[in-house]
Amino acid sequence: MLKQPASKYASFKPVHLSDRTWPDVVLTQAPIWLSTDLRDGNQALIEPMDIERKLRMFQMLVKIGFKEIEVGFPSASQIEFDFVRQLIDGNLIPDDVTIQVLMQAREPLIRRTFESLQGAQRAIVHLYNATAPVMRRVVLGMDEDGIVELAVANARLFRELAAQQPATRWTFQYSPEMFSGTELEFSRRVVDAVTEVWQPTPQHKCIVNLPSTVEHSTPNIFADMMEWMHRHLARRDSIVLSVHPHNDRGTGTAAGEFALMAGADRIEGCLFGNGERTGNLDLVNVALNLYTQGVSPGLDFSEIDEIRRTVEHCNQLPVHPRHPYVGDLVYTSFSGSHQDAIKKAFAARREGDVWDMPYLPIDPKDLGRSYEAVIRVNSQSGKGGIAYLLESEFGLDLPRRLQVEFSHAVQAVMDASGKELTAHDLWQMFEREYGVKTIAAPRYQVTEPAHGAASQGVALVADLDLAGRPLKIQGRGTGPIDAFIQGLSRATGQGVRVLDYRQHSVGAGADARAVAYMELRINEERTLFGVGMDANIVTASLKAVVCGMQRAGVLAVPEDRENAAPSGPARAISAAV
Ligand SMILES: CC(=O)SCCNC(=O)CCNC(=O)[C@H](O)C(C)(C)COP(=O)(O)OP(=O)(O)OC[C@H]1O[C@@H](n2cnc3c(N)ncnc32)[C@H](O)[C@@H]1OP(=O)(O)O
Ligand SMILES: CC(C)C(=O)C(=O)O
Ligand SMILES: [Mg+2]
Repeated sequence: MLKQPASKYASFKPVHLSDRTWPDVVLTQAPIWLSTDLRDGNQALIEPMDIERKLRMFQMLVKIGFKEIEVGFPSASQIEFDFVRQLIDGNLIPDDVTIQVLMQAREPLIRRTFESLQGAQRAIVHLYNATAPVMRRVVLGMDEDGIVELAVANARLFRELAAQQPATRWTFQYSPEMFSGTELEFSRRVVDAVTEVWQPTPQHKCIVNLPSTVEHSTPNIFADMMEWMHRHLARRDSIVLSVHPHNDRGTGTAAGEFALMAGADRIEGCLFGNGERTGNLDLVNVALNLYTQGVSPGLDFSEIDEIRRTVEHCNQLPVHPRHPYVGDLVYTSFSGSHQDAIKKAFAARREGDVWDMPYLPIDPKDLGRSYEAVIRVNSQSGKGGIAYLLESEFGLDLPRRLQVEFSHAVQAVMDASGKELTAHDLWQMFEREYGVKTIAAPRYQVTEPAHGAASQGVALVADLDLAGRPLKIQGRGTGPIDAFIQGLSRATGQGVRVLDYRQHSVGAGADARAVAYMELRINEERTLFGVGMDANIVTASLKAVVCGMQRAGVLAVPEDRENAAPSGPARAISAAV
């Protein structure tokens, strides 16, 4: 039993902003993206990245299309410092990419950071100090005035040190750390004090970054806070307003999206939501959410699995199989009704249609994923998924009633084993169930009616091989199939009527084969399907008739098929020729 929390935890306070506008905003363009994988992500790893890993991550971020990349905390360690030097000295920063580095509002750290950036063409230097009451009280031991003085003094130091390296184009960034837990009036006071020192202009803006260092509230409250700052900050036209959500309540993405609706121009986060504790905002999630609304994020995730592999290598942490857009299972449906809907929607979809697929918010192909994994079959699956796999992997377009029939056989196996079945497993079951490999092709001869005697139909003579037992049949009918059925009925004494007949080809060129599906009514008692496959369409159809009769138990079954049959009607067949 959970303890009662009322006396231990305080609820977050709503923002009084009755004229809020953000709920009506529709995002129609991508924000400025800042990846902090190499800083906030890196500082949260069990084993921080070495230089090789950092470089690999950096190059991948560039390839994805990030134009602003926080590459580290150069004053924290030699590796961090050396990495920045390597990027600059090795000329590894493309002309359209700006690196960013972070430091606390502490003079030695700031000096060391500027030192690390010597020779950079451009850099965003990112200053932070905590502003929330708990941090003021417990960590820094300062009142509000003290915090403002700390921020202002170090903002001045920024100007001074930047002026000493005039060849670099500097952008200053300030974060009131734990903005999410800070009184709004106080956040504004600190930020305004810092921008007053920096004197940004619309031509040369500074960045004000508002972090939910720890996610404290529902995302709507965070959005209100953001809109309040957006409206109240001084020098707003000279500020790039940035947001830096974390995910402690599991709503980092929502908070980030709402913050963009509430006025933020820029968003900081990590790929797949790596970062301190429950992670930073997941940039891929936000970018692809925009993509699915028809807005280009300006980031390229068309090979998302390769990106994931690199991220997993660098972070040495796995990405969850259900992670949005990238997890192994996110384009997979196990449940029958979902599979059925997806199968129908794929069939209905035409090239050029707007993407409107049930259970698939994005086309997996856009991310370099395939449809193969869209549907997987387990005990929660129905005919739709089974048919989808047989069609997509083996080219079989099963008639609907055959789908139902075969799904019962599959279900019986699944109930017994409880395991997932692959497309290959299903194909093997289908082969066994319908004797696709084992039913011998009848040898037959067709004689066309003599001229002027069309009403007699064609005559057919055929030899069947039923598990080593020969059966000769002779029949006459409107065509070879009809004649075969007449002859077989007579030879076996069994009534056979064709209710439905479909055929199509599988494969192409020399490998092309015909598949025939026959829905048969046997002795006016039982309705079932027979299936035949052969290079010749007539032979395939005759095999389908034999198959149906064998499955109904009114024709001998080859031994090996009887042994192999997993379940269903084929098991119960008794030889009856
Ligand atoms: C929310 C975030 O993600 S912020 C980014 C956090 N990232 C990191 O911390 C990773 C990199 N940092 C580090 O490796 C280390 O903190 C270092 C090397 C930079 C500094 O190490 P140390 O000097 O040993 O300081 P340490 O981090 O242990 O302690 C923090 C000190 O800085 C003070 N401090 C903490 N935050 C701030 C701040 N924003 N501004 C000014 N002072 C601060 C603390 O009060 C404490 O001071 P005290 O020693 O007088 O009590
Ligand atoms: C330093 C800041 C931006 C940070 O990472 C946070 O507050 O989460
Ligand atoms: Mg952070």
